[in-house]
Formats: sequence, structure tokens, C-alpha cells
Amino acid sequence: MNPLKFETTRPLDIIAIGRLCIDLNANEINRPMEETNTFTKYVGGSPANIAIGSARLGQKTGFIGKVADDQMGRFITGYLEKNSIDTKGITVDRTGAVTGLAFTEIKSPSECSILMYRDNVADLKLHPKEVDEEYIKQSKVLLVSGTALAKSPSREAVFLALEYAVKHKVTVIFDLDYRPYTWVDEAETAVYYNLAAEKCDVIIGTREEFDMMEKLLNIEESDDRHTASRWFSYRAELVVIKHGGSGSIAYTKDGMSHRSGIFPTNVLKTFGAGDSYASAFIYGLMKGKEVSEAMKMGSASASIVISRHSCSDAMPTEEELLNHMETAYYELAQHG
Ligand SMILES: Nc1ncnc2c1ncn2[C@@H]1O[C@H](COP(=O)(O)OP(=O)(O)O)[C@@H](O)[C@H]1O
Ligand SMILES: O=C(O)C[C@@H](O)[C@H](O)C(=O)COP(=O)(O)O
Repeated sequence: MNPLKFETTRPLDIIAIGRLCIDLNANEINRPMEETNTFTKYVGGSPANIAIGSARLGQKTGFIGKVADDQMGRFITGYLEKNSIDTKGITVDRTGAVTGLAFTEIKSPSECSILMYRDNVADLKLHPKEVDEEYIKQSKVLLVSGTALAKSPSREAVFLALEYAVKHKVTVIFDLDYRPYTWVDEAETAVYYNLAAEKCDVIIGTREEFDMMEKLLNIEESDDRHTASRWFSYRAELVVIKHGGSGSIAYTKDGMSHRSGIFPTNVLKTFGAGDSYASAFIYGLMKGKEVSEAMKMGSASASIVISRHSCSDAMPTEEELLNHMETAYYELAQHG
């Protein structure tokens, strides 16, 4: 069962809003970053990765964001255009802001970490006046990534985009994407995450991200079903809780739950799992697939991306995704 009804006559399938950054993934793997010398540069930033994943799957994709007025900013917009992503919603910062950098460390397949340089980044300077209502109303879906709530004016830009989306019946999907290094205070984080989530139709996050949101409310011993049910009293139709190598579980407003397993793979690095999962999951939902099938598509995409060096560059095409689902072993993991 798929509870979502998309406005099918819109020229764009999905617009993502949030950060456009650079991933610098260590080439020397299985060692700490102190011992690495070279990195490969990719476009990064969770919403950028999801947008690239969506475009790779053939979806008409747009973006609302801000890039630095430098080579990195031009590299990012050029890469998005090469991937047929509409960039008219992207503005260039003129204040000397820089591009966020995510240095990734691959100590082992299961020990990966990300060192983020986020001072004076252009993406958090996106201003409400740069959010175009006429642009948003052209899309079936608005994808909001939580890190864009970390600082003004990006925070207000996101809330304005949410208002426009609700006004024009654009389905809002909230990928929590909690990055502690971008926030200064847990309470502030939880307040803004909860306020944004109230306006969303679909919420996707890990157990830890939902715990962060609930801690502020002194919700003791929450579980996945309790977490999901909280959001059905607002706009949510679907809540997905991801559990890493144990798969994911989704709840719909009708009280049903849907479990998904994983496609075991040779894991090179674990980051990129969430963004690839989100892009293919959303794609499945928009193709009218059952929730569990859309989750399986998300798992398949994640399985492909975590076996490769990059996140954005590794996003599969529709053909690669469907082929993987037909040929790879699928394991219905148990969790929770
Ligand atoms: N080790 C793994 N092997 C195969 N699939 C995985 C693995 N880790 C994660 N996945 C898939 O990626 C999805 C998202 O991963 P998760 O780590 O929960 O999200 P995030 O990257 O946002 O923290 C999981 O629900 C699962 O489908
Ligand atoms: O989101 C960032 O700024 C870093 C990403 O580009 C990076 O690829 C990553 O951490 C992916 O996140 P995940 O998919 O949630 O693991």
C-alpha cells in the first residue's frame, strides 16, 4: 500500500533544498586520516546526493541552494547540470562564503567517519527571498534536508519553502540528515527539527536522529512505532526509521508497518547509505510502488553506493538499480 498521492501534472518530480558541498574521500583506505595523503573530490551534501540519485533514476529534478563564488561552486553547478538537474533555483553567494567540505576517513568498512569543515559556508546563507514560490509549485515533491535548518537565513528559507509546498500541495519529504558538527545546541536542533517535521508528509531518519528529536520532550524509552505515531497527528502519512545493516521499518497512518531487509554487499564505506536509500525509496514511491517495494529499492541503491568510493558519483541508474534487485541476494534482516 502506498499512502501518497502526488500531483502528477507538475513539470518537475522533485526539488531538493539545502547544502551543496564537496566530498573529499580518502584514497588510502583502511587507515586513519592522519595517514592519508590524497583524496578524490566529488559533489556532496546530503540533499545534493539525493538530487543526483533522483536524476540518475530518470526523475526531473531541481534544486534550491546557494554555492560559493569560486571554482568549487562552479564545479558543483556544472556537475548538477551534467546530471540533468535544473539549477535555476541555485544562487551564487557574493559575500566571500566558502564551500562546505566533508573529508571522509575509511579506517575499515565499518569504521568510517566524516570531518566536516562548515565555517562560513555558502549553503547556510540561502535567504528566504531566494526561495521562489513559482518554482516550488512546479514540483510534485520538495525534499528537505535537516542540516539546512542549522543556521539563519537558511533556516528561514527552508520554513518559507515548507509554507509554499503546503500551500501548493507539494508532497514534503524530510530527510533528517542530522550532522551534530553543524549545530551549536541540542535543544535548538530538536526545536527546529520538530517544527519542520510537523509540516512534512514523509519523514525519514535513523533511530538516533529520532532520539535526538524526542530527547527534548523527555520521551522515555521510545520505540519505532511510538516515534512514527507521534507524527501522524500532524501531516505525516509515512515515517521511515533506518537501522543500518539491519534494514529499515516504515509505518503508515493506517497503523500498518513495513519491514525491509538489505542487499548484503562488499562494503567499502558506510556513508552514502542514507542518501542513496532516500533517492531510490522516493523514486519507488513516486512510481506508485508499495511501501515495502520502495524500501527494497532504497536498500538496493544503498547496497550499490556503499560498495563504491563515492556517494554522488556512485548513485545508480534505473537500469543498474533494477538489475541489482533482480540479481543480488536480498536478506530480510530482523531488527527492533
Ligand atoms: N552494511 C550494510 N549492508 C547493506 N545495506 C546497508 C548496510 N548499511 C546500511 N544499509 C542500507 O542502507 C540503509 C540506510 O543506512 P543507514 O546507515 O541506516 O542510514 P544513514 O546512512 O542515513 O545513517 C539501510 O536501511 C539499509 O537498507
Ligand atoms: O552530507 C554531507 O555533507 C556529506 C555527504 O556528502 C557524504 O557523502 C555523506 O556523509 C553521506 O551521508 P549518508 O548518506 O547519510 O551516509
